[in-house]
Amino acid sequence: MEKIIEVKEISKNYLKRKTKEMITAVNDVSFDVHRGEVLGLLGPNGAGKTSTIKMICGLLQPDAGSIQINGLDIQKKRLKALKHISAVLEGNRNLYWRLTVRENLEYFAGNRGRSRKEVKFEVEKLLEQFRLKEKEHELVNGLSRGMQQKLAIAVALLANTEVILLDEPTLGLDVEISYELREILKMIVKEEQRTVIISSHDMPVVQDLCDRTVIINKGTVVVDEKVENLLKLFETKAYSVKLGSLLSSDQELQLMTKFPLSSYNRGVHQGTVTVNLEKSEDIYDLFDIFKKEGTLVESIDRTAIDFEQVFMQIVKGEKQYAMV
Ligand SMILES: Nc1ncnc2c1ncn2[C@@H]1O[C@H](COP(=O)(O)OP(=O)(O)OP(=O)(O)O)[C@@H](O)[C@H]1O
Repeated sequence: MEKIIEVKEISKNYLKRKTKEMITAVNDVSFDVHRGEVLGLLGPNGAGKTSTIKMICGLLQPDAGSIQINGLDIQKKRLKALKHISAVLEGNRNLYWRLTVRENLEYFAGNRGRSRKEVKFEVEKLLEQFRLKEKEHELVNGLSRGMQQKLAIAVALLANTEVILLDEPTLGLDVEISYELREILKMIVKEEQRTVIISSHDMPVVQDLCDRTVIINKGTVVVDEKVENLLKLFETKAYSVKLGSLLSSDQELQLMTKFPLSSYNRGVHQGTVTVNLEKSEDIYDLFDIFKKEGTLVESIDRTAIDFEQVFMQIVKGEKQYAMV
């Protein structure tokens, strides 16, 4: 597949004014994005995602490395390169607050040299797609955060760029609107075949929308892998063990010490342990914990895994992933 974005060995340091301490936000990060791909850029707080996104859309200059968009170096051919990108950054919605939803869409659609007929068509399409029709005559100022976010993404789509960057598109939105936005994005991604980079903490967004994920931790790429492969990989190692009784506190302690990424669900009379085993022989260590106090194992099953668990396990147990 053809590469549309090439991020090569970029680094970014910040100097903390007060303490004069140097912070490495991004350290030698490289990844590619292919045309038509939806890439999830993930990482815990402070991992360097926003800095990376800002460098890709030209808002920050890397201290080292280079970024090419459609073969154009963002530092050398800045304006030409940036023509291929539109971005909706966290907390920064490029909307006119004193205009209505429709006026904003009409303004940004007209701004791109479309004919009146084309503007009308595009605006109607987006109002429908983003389920904003009911709100079309309301001022942006008075809209909920979720509605503003939907409109900001609709406006970004109007730019008709090949690449769209969405930084935390569902951050701070309630469950309902977050779900709705995810469904809309899913439909758009499928219909429009654009290249999208999404940075998110919202793992269902990643699981549902992204083809591939790049996980950054402490400024460095720790995973660059297809979502599907990661799910499969972790699924084969995840087990759910149903016990005939409850674990003692001593057993619980041993479980957490030996398997820090496991979880223990205490029922009324029985417990269930969900655990990820690095090597299949680790099951003996697990069973030893149960055997010591005569806890019976009723059943053991492979467990379905969601992206949230995959992410947590990679970020918490980075080393284990590297060993796979
Ligand atoms: N302007 C700045 N000055 C000093 N330090 C900064 C600045 N911007 C970011 N940082 C630091 O750089 C590191 C990476 O920040 P960045 O915002 O890129 O991470 P992030 O992965 O997007 O985090 P979050 O999910 O919390 O937004 C953090 O330690 C952050 O405190």
